[in-house]
Amino acid sequence: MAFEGLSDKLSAVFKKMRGKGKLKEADIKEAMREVRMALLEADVNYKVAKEFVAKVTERAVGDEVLESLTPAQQVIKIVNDELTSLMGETGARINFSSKPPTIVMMCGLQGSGKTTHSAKLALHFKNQGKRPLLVACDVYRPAAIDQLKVVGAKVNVPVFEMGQANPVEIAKKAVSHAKDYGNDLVILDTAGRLHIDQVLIEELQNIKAQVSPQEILLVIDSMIGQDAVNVASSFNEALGIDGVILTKLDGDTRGGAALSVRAVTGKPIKFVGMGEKLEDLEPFYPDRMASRILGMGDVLTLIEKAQTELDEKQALEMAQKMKQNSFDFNDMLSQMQQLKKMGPLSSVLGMIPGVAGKLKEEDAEQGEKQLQQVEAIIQSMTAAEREKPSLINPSRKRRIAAGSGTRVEDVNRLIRQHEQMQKMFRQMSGGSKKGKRRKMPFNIGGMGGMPGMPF
Ligand SMILES: Nc1nc2c(ncn2[C@@H]2O[C@H](COP(=O)(O)OP(=O)(O)OP(=O)(O)O)[C@@H](O)[C@H]2O)c(=O)[nH]1
Repeated sequence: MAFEGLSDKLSAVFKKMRGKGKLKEADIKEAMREVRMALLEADVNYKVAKEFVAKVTERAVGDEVLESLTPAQQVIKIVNDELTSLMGETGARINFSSKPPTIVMMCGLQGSGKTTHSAKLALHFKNQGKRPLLVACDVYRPAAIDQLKVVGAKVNVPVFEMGQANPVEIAKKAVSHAKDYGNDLVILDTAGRLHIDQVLIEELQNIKAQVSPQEILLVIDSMIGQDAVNVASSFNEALGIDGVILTKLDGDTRGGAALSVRAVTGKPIKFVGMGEKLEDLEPFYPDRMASRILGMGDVLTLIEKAQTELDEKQALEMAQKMKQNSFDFNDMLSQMQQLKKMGPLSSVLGMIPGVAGKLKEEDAEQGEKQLQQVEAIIQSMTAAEREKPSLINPSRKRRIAAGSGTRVEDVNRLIRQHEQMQKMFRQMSGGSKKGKRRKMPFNIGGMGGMPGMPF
């Protein structure tokens, strides 16, 4: 997960501070030196790190903090505030034109994720009732047009292309096509290069001059570390970008780009890419990101994800089944499939306060493997067995284990877990005698069951 190293280091600094109780100015200065090192190691631009630490120190050495009963908490709050303000305070969004279509021009280096994110944006806005049109302006790499068509088909959004024609002409024709066909959002997927070069920049400037996009979004791969800032500055100087989409934040990037881009270019991050799937796009909220970096979770994003990705009707049916104690293996499978829709387990769990920061990549991977194993076991059961687990006798268990590539012990464990769940649902609907809130019986990557989620 992005920011893992930074989060770990910051929490170590804060732990040390908390352990001291009362703080002196020297303690804060020492802590801030460590914060600065942590930021630099996370690839934050050195000037940004220096200014950040200076601001936090200035606010933290005041009597108000030092004399307070919880000085360490106050310092953490200041770090949180300053991290948020570094990334731009409020979430910046796309400016929609009052005269449709709104034109969004995507630009960026090769492989940064432009094509994928053109489709992710199209899906995001289609889900909000827009009628997007994707436009293939990357004519130099023939496969790029096909790639856009493939992702366009996946999100069910039309793709406008004219083969290897002049990209400026393509953009112009696409806009008039959009007007004719009622597309209110035009997303131009432009060509990338390995490095910024004059030919590329001129082509983008020409497209800009001819179709006047409302939004020029720069797509930056967060894995390129320190270079992100140079790329952003160069594109901004040449084109005047309106915002940034930071991609691959789900990987093990150190995350410095997220913290430096806005400070150096003055242009906000508008979206972040959190995975290869076309649903894995999140609007960027500086405050929520700061909270994630400080290991305090991001409950708001989790709730929003649940609202958009989970099927409400299915959830209600499931609740009913739990109440009636008829929660079978089919229901368990469908719950797992819903959970998977919310994204990689590591990013979902990382948003839960308390889990965030403590979650290790290995735990999430192990959890992911367990989910796959459970899925394979259920899929190897017959319809009758899924509905009536009591049918599963030893010879059936052997067959299921062989079919799912697991061991009989694994099948036994799953059956036991299902029984425990049944028992728990019974207690919940009848009311547990002790009235205690119980943990769920599933154990993801050794983290214990999570309240409210059956897995
Ligand atoms: N893990 C992860 N992978 C991503 C993300 N966004 C894109 N990718 C992957 O990155 C690779 C490059 O993405 P593309 O969309 O082809 O990049 P591009 O900028 O259009 O590349 P060119 O067309 O060569 O300029 C693909 O394999 C994507 O699946 C993301 O947010 N997370």
